[in-house]
Amino acid sequence: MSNVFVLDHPLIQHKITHIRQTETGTKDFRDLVDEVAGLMAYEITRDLPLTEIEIETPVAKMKSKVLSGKKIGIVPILRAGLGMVDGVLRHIPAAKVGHVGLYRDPETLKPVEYYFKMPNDISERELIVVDPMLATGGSAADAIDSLKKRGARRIKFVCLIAAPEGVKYLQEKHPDVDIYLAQIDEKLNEKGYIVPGLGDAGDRLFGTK
Ligand SMILES: O=P(O)(O)OC[C@H]1O[C@H](OP(=O)(O)OP(=O)(O)O)[C@H](O)[C@@H]1O
Ligand SMILES: O=c1cc[nH]c(=O)[nH]1
Ligand SMILES: [Mg+2]
Repeated sequence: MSNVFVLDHPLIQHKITHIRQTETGTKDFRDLVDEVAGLMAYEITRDLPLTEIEIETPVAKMKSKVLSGKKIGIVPILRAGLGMVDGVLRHIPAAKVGHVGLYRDPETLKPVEYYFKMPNDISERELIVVDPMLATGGSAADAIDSLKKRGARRIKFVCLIAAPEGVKYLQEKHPDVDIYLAQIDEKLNEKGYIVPGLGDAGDRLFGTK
């Protein structure tokens, strides 16, 4: 069964409070999502392998550690996942970026895929799938299905806010995928929105409502 990591650092909690508030406008919403994604990157990459190299300081020679060059891919689920890409890339700038385009049909709440473009070596990369919201879990589970069908083997899923229903669904569908999130909310409402949540992440990020 996949692990669920709740990244509840005080800086993350503070910023999530502002992200949730109705009066937070598009620019601040976008900046805060970017900042939280950057802070989360620190924990998501905690298990990256290191290797030792020999270096010289002005005082002496020493052995010191550097990242061993593990290949990483960041995969935003369009649209809202785009808001988390730069924050993660800031810390792992050599990562490649693949895109999965999905929208949730407002009637059925089922995800509909409209775009898929990946680096051609995804089977060799650890993939970090990002999307601010995990509601029913349908979008995340379908995006990961598509990645696995194209050969992806190691995947982490990262979101800001999750509903308990979405966490359970994703764990059942993809028990090998660890989930990193900032907060788990109370429930879904009848329209599939997370309560209390933050509303529609894509619309708030891009000012489309
Ligand atoms: O867990 P689920 O029930 O599938 O819901 C979560 C999905 O809904 C939102 O996307 P939306 O369909 O609103 O598309 P958008 O990012 O283009 O706004 C969100 O960004 C997730 O991708
Ligand atoms: O609360 C929700 C649920 C799905 N998608 C969102 O953007 N917000
Ligand atoms: Mg949306």
